[in-house]
Amino acid sequence: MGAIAGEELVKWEKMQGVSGREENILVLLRLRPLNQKEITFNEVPAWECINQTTILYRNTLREGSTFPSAYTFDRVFRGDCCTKQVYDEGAKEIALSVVGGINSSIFAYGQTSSGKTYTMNGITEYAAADIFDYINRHEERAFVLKFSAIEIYNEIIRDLLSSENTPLRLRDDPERGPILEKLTEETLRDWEHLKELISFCEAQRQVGETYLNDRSSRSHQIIRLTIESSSREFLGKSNSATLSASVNFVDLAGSERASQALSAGSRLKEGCHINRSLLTLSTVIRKLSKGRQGHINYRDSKLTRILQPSLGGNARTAIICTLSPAQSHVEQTRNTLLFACCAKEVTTKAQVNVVMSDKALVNKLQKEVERLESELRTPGPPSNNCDYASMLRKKDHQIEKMEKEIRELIKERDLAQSRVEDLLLMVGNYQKSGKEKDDTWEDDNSASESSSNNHPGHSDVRIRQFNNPHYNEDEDSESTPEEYSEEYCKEVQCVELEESSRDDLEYPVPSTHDNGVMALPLSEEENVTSQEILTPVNEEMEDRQFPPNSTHSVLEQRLNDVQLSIDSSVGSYPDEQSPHAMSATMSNFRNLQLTRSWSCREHYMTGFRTPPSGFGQGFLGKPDSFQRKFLPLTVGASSRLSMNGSAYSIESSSVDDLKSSSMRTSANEDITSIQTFVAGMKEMVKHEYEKQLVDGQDQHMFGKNVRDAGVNPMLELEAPPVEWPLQFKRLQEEIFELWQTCSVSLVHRTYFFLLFSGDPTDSIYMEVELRRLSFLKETFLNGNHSMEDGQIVPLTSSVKALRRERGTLIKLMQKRLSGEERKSVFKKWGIPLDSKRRRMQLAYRLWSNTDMNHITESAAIVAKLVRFSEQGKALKGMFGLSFTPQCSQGRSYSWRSRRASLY
Ligand SMILES: Nc1ncnc2c1ncn2[C@@H]1O[C@H](COP(=O)(O)OP(=O)(O)OP(=O)(O)O)[C@@H](O)[C@H]1O
Repeated sequence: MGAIAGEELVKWEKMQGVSGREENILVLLRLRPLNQKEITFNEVPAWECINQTTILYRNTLREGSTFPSAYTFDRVFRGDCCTKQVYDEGAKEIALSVVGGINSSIFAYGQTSSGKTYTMNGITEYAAADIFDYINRHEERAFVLKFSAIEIYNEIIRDLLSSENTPLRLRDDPERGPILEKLTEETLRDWEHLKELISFCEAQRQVGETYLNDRSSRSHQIIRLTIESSSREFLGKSNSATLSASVNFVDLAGSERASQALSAGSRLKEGCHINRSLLTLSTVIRKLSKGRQGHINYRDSKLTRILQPSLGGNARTAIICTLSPAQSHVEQTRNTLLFACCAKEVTTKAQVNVVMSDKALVNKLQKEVERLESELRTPGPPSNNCDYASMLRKKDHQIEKMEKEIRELIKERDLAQSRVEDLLLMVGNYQKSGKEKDDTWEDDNSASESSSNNHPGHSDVRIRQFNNPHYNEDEDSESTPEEYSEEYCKEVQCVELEESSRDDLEYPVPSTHDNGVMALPLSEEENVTSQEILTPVNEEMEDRQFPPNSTHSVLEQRLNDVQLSIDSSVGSYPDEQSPHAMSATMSNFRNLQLTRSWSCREHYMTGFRTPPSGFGQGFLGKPDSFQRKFLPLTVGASSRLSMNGSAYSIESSSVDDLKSSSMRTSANEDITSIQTFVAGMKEMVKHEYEKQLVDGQDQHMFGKNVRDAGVNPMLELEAPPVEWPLQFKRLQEEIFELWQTCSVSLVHRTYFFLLFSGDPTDSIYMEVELRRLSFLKETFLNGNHSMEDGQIVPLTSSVKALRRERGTLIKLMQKRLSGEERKSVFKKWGIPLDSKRRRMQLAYRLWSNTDMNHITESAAIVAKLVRFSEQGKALKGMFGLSFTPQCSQGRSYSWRSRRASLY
């Protein structure tokens, strides 16, 4: 046992100076001599220690190896160096740090049979001997030396001082690091006691025979000596302190190649565990060698967990890498050298571990309490308080801001959620309505009905059709994919708009568009009455403040107001304010946005305060593909006709303006109610009249000028011209042709046909309709499109709208005609009762040519379906009330005279 000389002791005590200082792991290399087996195989040493720090690979030139030939470490030991030298010149300094209260660890790392156990046994003994010697020579201090030993075998931690085979539990203590629960710790009495315990552990340790080592350690062994020391002088006093530190002697199991160690069975399994944990150790060392950034995988093995403080923590560490010099182990030796190279880059930061006595601790804490109390009694400078106050305010402000953000985010989330739910609901409804639609096409033929219902995957077909615009199904070719997508879009649109306008909408109005077409709902038609369909858009816009049941009185009031405006403008001309005043009358209409779809159930339930969109309105918040299908519609047809750059306005009377106006009122896929259209025409007439005035025509010339313009003067009390019947017939025929050409709504045609039946006072409307349609046709011919708010509107949109309207009529046939009535109509129209889709056949025959009888029959059916009979008269009455000369008694050339009976 080595003794510590007086000088050395001073040196160890000085070592406390390393406390808190970062230092590299000490890396030592020990080359063992060739063993008997290697000599037998005529191996020659492949490595040579050329000086105290460098080891050289001898065969570099011969092999042409790309590996480095020389490696430098803190100290290298030749094969003929004894363990004592390795200890004294290498590990001792680190090992004996423990007496100064500094944790330390000595590792032996190397391949199997390289001499780890051989080395560590010696190192442990020498260090322990020195510790004992140190204790003996420092009688002024009271020492407690404890011994514990564990092994990690197949990733199980065993207490080597316990004969029980119970695995030890490892837990992490935030202050003390990894703790082994119930670990036996023997307080060493003397050197003999230590030797006894070491022998016991040796006997306990897992050792097995392999090809490379007769006594191969199959586990990692850690022997720990813990030293606590206190000055005897201060023992039991309040200022006493204890130094406490441990030194670990770690004899790792050797890395081995199964092929070389010829291990099998349990040896092989042990070898796997050994290699795995050594791999983790080398990974940890490699990562630590590159700095402490990132995650260090200490927890990947029990070994690295336990040794964590020794690997880059509060400990001084020395690693002795043992090597076999044999050429046959060169690869393993290189691996060990690589490990050693990494290890020498790893740093640790050891500290002197002082444990205070209870009394000292109480004293220290008491002093701390006193200090804090005095701080409280004497508040700091006011600036500090201010800082705290402003800091608190800042924090409060931050918290408020964050709370607000959270509230907004919650709102957004809820909104998004509700939209998703609505969309899901709509998709469900769509699928349902798609099914209903199928029924609609099929249900007037019992044979086809059953076949339709039994059609396998029928609703799936619809969905496919919806998703694929090119999909075409023979039987349902009439119901085009666009219809489905448009239906769907409308549904989406409804939900979208409900959110923004639910509170504003009270009364239901039909969907309208400037095309002189009235939109019919494609669904929920059972809830639609003619009254609802015919409710004028303008009325709707102005009726916000009136209850729904006062529609007529409000309308009358409004018409009177308009009339007064006209009278006033006539009477006050050339007052330049007049047109503007009139514009103001209509400005309410202009500013309104049509934002609603007819297909929305909500529309019928709650109604609208703003006009609905019909089939072609702005589509807010939806994809472009959807928006393209729905053109923006600012206001009902009447206001467009009268307000939007109209040819009939005082300011613009050129042909271009007329075209512009006409374009705006044509070819849109939106559908206009007859009221809207009529109201629009009234406005047109009114402006036409004003135009004449602006053109400087004399009041006396008024009647002539207006007639020249083809518009019957509203205020003229003259009788209609004698040639009126002929003129009426001519206008009528032209209008029929143009309706057909321009794909005008069937409902519009029906209303117009039935309302303007040849009365001389109808001439104004006939002229206006003719002019409107003429321009529409001209626009179509020029480019197959018209303009809407500066956007191109393709004619196909009118065709689509017409197709949708026919679809609605098909549904209404089912709802509003009895079975007998339907049969009668089918017979009359030559539709075989045993044919499929009879209602569809009928719908597509209606208004399909310009023959007067055909038109009369068609109008009769459509009128029946949309319940025109009551409403039409009322409208006509209202219309006449405002604009037709009260004394006009001209002859009537009624179209209705030729109106055929339905049945
Ligand atoms: N420096 C040395 N001088 C003389 N003999 C040595 C030296 N190193 C090791 N030996 C001998 O080599 C053999 C293997 O040594 P040891 O058991 O220590 O290797 P090991 O690395 O611990 O192997 P394992 O990993 O298999 O346990 C032993 O018989 C040992 O006495």
